[in-house]
Amino acid sequence: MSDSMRIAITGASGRMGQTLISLAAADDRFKLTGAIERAGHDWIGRDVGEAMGGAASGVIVTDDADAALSETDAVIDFTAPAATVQFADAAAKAGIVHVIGTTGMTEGDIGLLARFADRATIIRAGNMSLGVNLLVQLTKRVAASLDDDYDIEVIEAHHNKKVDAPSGTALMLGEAAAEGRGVSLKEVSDRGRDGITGARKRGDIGFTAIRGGDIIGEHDVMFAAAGERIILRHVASDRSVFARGALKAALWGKGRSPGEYDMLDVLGLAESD
Ligand SMILES: NC(=O)C1=CN([C@@H]2O[C@H](COP(=O)(O)OP(=O)(O)OC[C@H]3O[C@@H](n4cnc5c(N)ncnc54)[C@H](OP(=O)(O)O)[C@@H]3O)[C@@H](O)[C@H]2O)C=CC1
Ligand SMILES: O=C(O)C1=N[C@H](C(=O)O)C[C@H](O)C1
Repeated sequence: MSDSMRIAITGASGRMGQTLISLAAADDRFKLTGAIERAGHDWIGRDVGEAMGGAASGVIVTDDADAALSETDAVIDFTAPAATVQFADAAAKAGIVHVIGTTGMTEGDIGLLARFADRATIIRAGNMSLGVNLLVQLTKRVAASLDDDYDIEVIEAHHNKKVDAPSGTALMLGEAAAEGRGVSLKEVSDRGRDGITGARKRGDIGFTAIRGGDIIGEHDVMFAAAGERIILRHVASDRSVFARGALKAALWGKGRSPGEYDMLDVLGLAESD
């Protein structure tokens, strides 16, 4: 279709990269125009469809992000923090939509992204699924309704290849809980308990990370008090929930002013909506 949105995918060979390419190829609202991998990757120079074990797509995998992004409307980026900052620079030069799913970004990385938001439409979230973004809102609401008698714990489980912890989603949920309580997560976050830790500090928000097998992504927010527990849970059983959210974000971003947005904006769940 002539009015389909041109998209490029970074980290094309990755778990999310391949999921995105498969979904976009089957959706005529999109035209895949770029597949980007790191320099030296053995997919460089190959047709991305064939590299994935399927039919030729006509898109050759490249490590030249500047060239690939100059011929596209949006780039969808699920890679690694340092790579994402570089792609943000390229997206700003091209003045396009940059959908960022990469997690594990430091405050410094996020600060760098802000520098590109005057020229690129940046949509970033630690989880692009509708379910998790609803859970974020629910978490905030429950946290606002309960006092410190309810200890808040965020428990997440992921596959054994995941490199960052807590997950981006767990941090979103922790932020939502802190916001609901009217506190700063930085001041109450309790991570990595080990040894004689002492009793739990009232008001802390704790994080636990499980890593194993092929778990796609599971998150619980537990509110534990004397005599009862409330547990809000999301289970992803297919990566397509993240990829569909990212594709939706790309469409939402088309024609929108440069700036920084998140999935709550895309889904119309932001507080001001
Ligand atoms: N926001 C969300 O909804 C979701 C976020 N994620 C996040 O997305 C990220 C990727 O996850 P996943 O797909 O599972 O990870 P993978 O390791 O499977 O894929 C990452 C891909 O990025 C590539 N890459 C790394 N650096 C560069 C670079 N400089 N240039 C081009 N490509 C690069 C990797 O190549 P190589 O193998 O050569 O290193 C790899 O192909 C993680 O941060 C994860 O937490 C995942 C799912 C959902
Ligand atoms: O690395 C993953 O796989 C996932 N990462 C995201 C996160 O860090 O929260 C989202 C999802 O849970 C899968």
